[in-house]
Amino acid sequence: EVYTALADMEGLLETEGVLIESLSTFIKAQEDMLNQLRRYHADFSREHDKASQDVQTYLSNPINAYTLVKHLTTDWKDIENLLDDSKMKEFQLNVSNYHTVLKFPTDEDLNGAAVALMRLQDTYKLDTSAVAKGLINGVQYSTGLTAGDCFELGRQSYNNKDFYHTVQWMTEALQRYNEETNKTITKADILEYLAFSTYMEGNVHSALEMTDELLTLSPNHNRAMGNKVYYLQDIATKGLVKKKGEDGNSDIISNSQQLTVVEKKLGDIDELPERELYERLCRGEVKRSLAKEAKLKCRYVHNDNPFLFLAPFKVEEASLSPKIVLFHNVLSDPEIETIKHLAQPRLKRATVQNYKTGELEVASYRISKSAWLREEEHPHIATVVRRVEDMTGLTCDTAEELQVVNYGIGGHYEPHFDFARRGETNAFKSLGTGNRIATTLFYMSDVPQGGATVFPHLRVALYPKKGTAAFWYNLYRNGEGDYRTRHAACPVLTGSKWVSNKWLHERGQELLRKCGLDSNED
Ligand SMILES: O=C(O)CCC(=O)C(=O)O
Ligand SMILES: [Fe+2]
Repeated sequence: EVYTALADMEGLLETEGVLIESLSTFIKAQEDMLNQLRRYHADFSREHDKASQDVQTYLSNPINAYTLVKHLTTDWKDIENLLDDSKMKEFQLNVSNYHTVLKFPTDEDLNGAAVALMRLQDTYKLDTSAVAKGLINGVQYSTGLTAGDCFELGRQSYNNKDFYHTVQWMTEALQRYNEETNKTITKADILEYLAFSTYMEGNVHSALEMTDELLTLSPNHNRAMGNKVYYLQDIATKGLVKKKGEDGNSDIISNSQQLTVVEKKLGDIDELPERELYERLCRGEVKRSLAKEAKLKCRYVHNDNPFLFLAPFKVEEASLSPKIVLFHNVLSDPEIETIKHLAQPRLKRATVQNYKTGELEVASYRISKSAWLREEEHPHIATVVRRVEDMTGLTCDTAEELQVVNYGIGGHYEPHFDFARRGETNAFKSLGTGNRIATTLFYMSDVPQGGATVFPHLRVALYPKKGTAAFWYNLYRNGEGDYRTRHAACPVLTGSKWVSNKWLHERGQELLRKCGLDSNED
């Protein structure tokens, strides 16, 4: 699939370019043909009208007689030739060839891209109408969507049984339909989906109204007729329930309603479930207390490496316990370019390890593409790996290769641990290098909106900054996993997010961690 990495979407623009070119050549040819037909038509009608006024006189003129014969012989043959569909055939052939020579997204891509948009809407609380206008958090990014585009988003949600978003997008489609001069979808199509999803969301009365409207537009609509009977029955049974004092309108609570109920009950941020904290952090809504903030330092660090006296690292603390530090300006632009360049052709959908089986598999909670780079592949990679050692005071001898990741729009990685937990069937065992003791995460691009790395239980959000690296230990000194390090990559709202990770392992660090960056008990 292509939607999972922005880098892979570039090929689609090339495809679209070729299609536009070929379509315009075809349209031009068809227009030329139509213009010629119009000329013949005008010619024929003019003469024909003249003739009809006085057939005898008209035909007694030798020029007219000749014209008539000519119209019905060579001219008509010309017209027949014009209708020859070789142009159409050629175009059809080209179009079907495109599927073999050009890169096309699949239905899975369309669904993935639609789901990504819904994820962004939910995580960042984006207003449907604003998104449809091309506005994201107040920034005008695109020209906006047609009624047909909104309808398709609704249809994708419908296929995923996500009736909450179906209602939102079909409502938007209806609004746009009403304003559109050149209709891009029919009202009946919209109403059909909207009515049923509205019913599924618990509002049978509105569903019935919409179905009635649909039946006035399309009286023989089979499904609408069937649904109407069903809705009426539903209302009749609910009428009985209502008498017992229940509200017949809200038998099914929608996602959004459920959320507001939860929010009202909780109030205090410390009581919020992880999901809620994660999303709030992604939106930048969670602020740390000033007291906590004041303890965080930013300084230049030399460790005890003589090289670093000449070029110390600029280190910022993002959390004290467990310690999370940011190293600023540790990757140069040329190094980043090399890494991206080597990784790009090898990007593959990122996998996760099945907790039980240990198998690697794709999952909707991790959507990105990644590739692994070895030190030997380029001097820049080797330099970067040596730098990780300089930054951390640890050895990379037992580390995993450099993982390079590119996220597409809406790409994310939901809360997870980088280390393997006890009882987990994991691939690290076969490496014989122990667990992932620490993570170094390099940001290789700025991300205009979204894409933060967040630690829900620490209330910490790290915003990608090109050239910066984040570092933390996943394990306590005794080798136990530190559950506070649970973290996530927020969905990318706009821009292309590139990161790379160097995961360091336990073996070989026995003498090094003590004199590493981290001198407290963590
Ligand atoms: O991309 C990010 O911000 C975090 C990625 C991450 O946590 C991982 O790849 O394990
Ligand atoms: Fe991670």
